[in-house]
Amino acid sequence: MTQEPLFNGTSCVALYAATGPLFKDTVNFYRDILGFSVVSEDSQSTCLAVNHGLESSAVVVTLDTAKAESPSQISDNIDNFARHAVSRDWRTLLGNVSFKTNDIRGLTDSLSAAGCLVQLKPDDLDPFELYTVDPLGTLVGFSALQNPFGVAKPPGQKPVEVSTPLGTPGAATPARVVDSVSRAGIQRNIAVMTSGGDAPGMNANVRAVIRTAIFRGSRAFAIYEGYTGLVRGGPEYIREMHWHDVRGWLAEGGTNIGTARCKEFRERAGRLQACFNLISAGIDALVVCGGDGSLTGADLFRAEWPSLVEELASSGKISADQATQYATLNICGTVGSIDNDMASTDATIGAYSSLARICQAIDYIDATANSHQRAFVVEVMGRHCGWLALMAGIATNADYIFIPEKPASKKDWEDHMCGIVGKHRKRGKRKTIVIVAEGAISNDLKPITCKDVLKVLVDRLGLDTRITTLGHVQRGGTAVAYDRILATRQGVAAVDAVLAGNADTPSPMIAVAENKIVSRPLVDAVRLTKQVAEAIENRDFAKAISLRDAEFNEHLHNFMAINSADHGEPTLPVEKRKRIAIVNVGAPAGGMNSAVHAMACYCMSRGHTPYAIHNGFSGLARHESVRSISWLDIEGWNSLGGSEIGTNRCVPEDTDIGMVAYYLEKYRFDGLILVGGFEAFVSLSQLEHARAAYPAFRIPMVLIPATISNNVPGTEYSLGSDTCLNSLVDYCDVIKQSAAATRNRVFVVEVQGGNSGYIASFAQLASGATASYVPEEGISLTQLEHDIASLRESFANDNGKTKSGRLILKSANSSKVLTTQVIADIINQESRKRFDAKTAVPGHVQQGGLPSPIDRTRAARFAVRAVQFIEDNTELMSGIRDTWEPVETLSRPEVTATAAVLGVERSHLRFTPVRRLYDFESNQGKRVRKKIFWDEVREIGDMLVGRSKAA
Ligand SMILES: Nc1ncnc2c1ncn2[C@@H]1O[C@H](COP(=O)(O)OP(=O)(O)OP(=O)(O)O)[C@@H](O)[C@H]1O
Ligand SMILES: O=P(O)(O)OC[C@H]1O[C@](O)(CO)[C@@H](O)[C@@H]1O
Ligand SMILES: [Mg+2]
Repeated sequence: MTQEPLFNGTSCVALYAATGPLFKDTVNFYRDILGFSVVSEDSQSTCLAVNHGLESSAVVVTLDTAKAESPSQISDNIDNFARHAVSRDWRTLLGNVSFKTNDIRGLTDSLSAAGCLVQLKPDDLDPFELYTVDPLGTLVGFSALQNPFGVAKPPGQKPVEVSTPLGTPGAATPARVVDSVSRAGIQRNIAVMTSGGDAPGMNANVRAVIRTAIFRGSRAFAIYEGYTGLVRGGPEYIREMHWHDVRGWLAEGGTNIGTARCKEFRERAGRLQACFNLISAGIDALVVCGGDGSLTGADLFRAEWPSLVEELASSGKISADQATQYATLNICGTVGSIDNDMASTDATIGAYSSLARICQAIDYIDATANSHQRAFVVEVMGRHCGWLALMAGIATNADYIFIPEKPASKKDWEDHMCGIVGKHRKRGKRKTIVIVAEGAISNDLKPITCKDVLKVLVDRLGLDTRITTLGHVQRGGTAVAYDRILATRQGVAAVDAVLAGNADTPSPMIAVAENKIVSRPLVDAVRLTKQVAEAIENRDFAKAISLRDAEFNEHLHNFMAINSADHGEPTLPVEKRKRIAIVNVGAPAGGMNSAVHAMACYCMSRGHTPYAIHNGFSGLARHESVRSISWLDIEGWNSLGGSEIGTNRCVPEDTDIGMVAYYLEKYRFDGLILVGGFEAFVSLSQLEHARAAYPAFRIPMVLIPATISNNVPGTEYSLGSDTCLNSLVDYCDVIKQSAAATRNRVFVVEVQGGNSGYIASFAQLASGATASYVPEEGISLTQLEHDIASLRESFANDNGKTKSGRLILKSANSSKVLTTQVIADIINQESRKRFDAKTAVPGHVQQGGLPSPIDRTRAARFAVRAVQFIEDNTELMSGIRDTWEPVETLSRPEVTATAAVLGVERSHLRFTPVRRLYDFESNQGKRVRKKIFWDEVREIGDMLVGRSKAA
């Protein structure tokens, strides 16, 4: 495959030949007679080009002659290349036809007179264009455009310099991408594959790898059918991918390039063949998206690569040059598996989507279980890993879970389960949910099956019990927003990692730590993962659990505490037990109830008394709305949307801060947990300031951020923002479908989020929207013009042929003048009837219905941490409560630190003093955090749709 850059000037002529009976003759004619050079070729196509040095250029398409007769084929090709045609003197080629460069109108008559089939495509949008078929059956296009690849360029911008093979980005590639490709030059041939069990989000990962590779100037390939495709090789399994090939993939479940469990790859012979196939296809970098098995295979392949190359060279299967050129394999893992069983990453692509499916099913089962007072034993996937079972247990407040990492003897688990389930029933719970991980075992390594569990529940507790095996439903469906975002960010990072890698760099695995995409050595991740399996095999369960990441252990500890709350003797001695209040402040957000539930249960397990302050600070000041919380009253709250204890935007100073102090004093609260958004943040700051005047506030106080806007200083994640993203992305999928069906439509979707562009930016990434407008950037007319030009370009490229719909996301506060309706009106006017624009306003639907599993489980984690924060700080505060010296005390950092925001910052969960955040890190006028952490996400979102930014 020849790949030298040919086009250094602004003009070129290219020929793209489809397969067909006269394929070879046509290629030869252009090459030998007309002096074209072959830019790239494979078994299906050849791309040729010539730099003719004129001011204008042309693209020539040879047709499959068998199909050239067919008008629809011709018209398809015209559509495909409508924007890639320019003029030159074709006299030689077209026999008697004579015309001058750029004299296209004159050309029409001459061509018709010469008996050529001519099709004109002039319209308001496009410059004059003309298509004809040459004597060889070749479709030739002409246009007055100086450069056909840069049609969306604003006036004055330099024309695109095509310096890479024209076939690389593919037809219908946004101008910005072609531009970027030309600047980068050819880098690598990067292939991506999916392997092991499919996982929602794999398509998003493949899309991101392919588009990023192209954007960075590399050629992108997909290996179809996992390692099976690698072992079989050839054009059927190793295919070049173009920009438009992955259009619409974000919203599709499974993996469109196929996956497999491949025995041959486990053997060296299979890997030798795979090595040969990759070298033959010219692939020099490989991104593998798969689970622990797939990445173990990838690591082995990488380690063996030099010896495989040597064997191929010595047996003469590859040349010495090839052996040198492909001496190392640049490989990168992106972890895709619903099991979340890979060490070194918090989450694997697909795990949270699967969890969402499981929780939805258990939420449904809850209703029927409750109606009949039944017990349900639910089997969930997870071959050797209990993550799904554990997280589902927390999110659905299951009564008991079985996971492979924490086995007990048969007698112990039976007694323990019956103890907990029996107590729950005695306290009035009408239903029982027991979750069994597929890989659950007892400590003699014997599987624990649903039937075993059912038998115990029936025999010992007399419960009417049913089994539900969720099966592959857990792997199906589209990816939740989190997985689309994770997969996309990992795909981009993977390409960047392979481009940056060299023979000496260890192969990376792209992972996530809290909120941060990180690169970790693949070899270490594989080693650690193996150690877990070995520890379980050796019945060293303590080691197995210690090898799971810290978050897994934290969740497990929390589940056990929450689930057996108020059961026996609490864990803390009497003198350490506290009275802790919780209050919701601000607009409702998914996870608020889950936080109240977890906080109350955890308090009970420790021996504290939890109280709820109903209806926010105004409820407290006006109605003394303090209620203690009883275990049965809050049963099921973990999975409810909205706020059961009521929430509003009143801050203490706006209601009556003196009364707030009075009631906190009256109930002798030792600590206060606020759950809410920016108003809760302001409230906490006011209470902290008022400590000088009111001793009631000299207690530890902590904020669990909860707002769909995700605008609270001190955290990159607020409860509710995930639920919101999911409802918005679901909404966008539906709207996009409608837009796609009508072909020529764009929807302008109005997004909430106050003055924070978080939701719009992440929703753009997760939905593949053409653009998003956010308050931080505003909307400039130039940018709007740019975006409309891109829409024109993409609708013109599509010509109604592709089914993808188009969306523009607009934060409600991004512009006062350019409202959602005004933007749609402008687009309608500027589209010149080529497409139309409509508005869509999801409004408060964005607060979501039921909280997402991420919001539920993180709420539980935050709630437990918040109670621990109160525990850790009460002693200090009670010690200085009555000896408070305003100036001296307030300057002590350990005191200031007792009023804090609990948040995720990059890869850490941390408490940050509210004073610092309020004084230095918040914009109070706009009610947002000062530091924006999603710039990179905006860049990726734009890059992957080829959006260019106005200078
Ligand atoms: N030790 C190994 N050596 C070589 N190849 C392996 C190895 N382990 C797994 N593979 C390859 O990876 C493929 C997928 O592995 P596996 O079936 O374990 O799924 P996975 O990647 O762990 O994903 P999931 O668990 O989510 O289904 C295997 O079919 C095999 O081709
Ligand atoms: O679809 P298959 O090949 O039966 O595999 C099922 C296995 O795949 C997974 O879904 C993902 O590894 C496991 O949880 C499950 O044990
Ligand atoms: Mg696996």
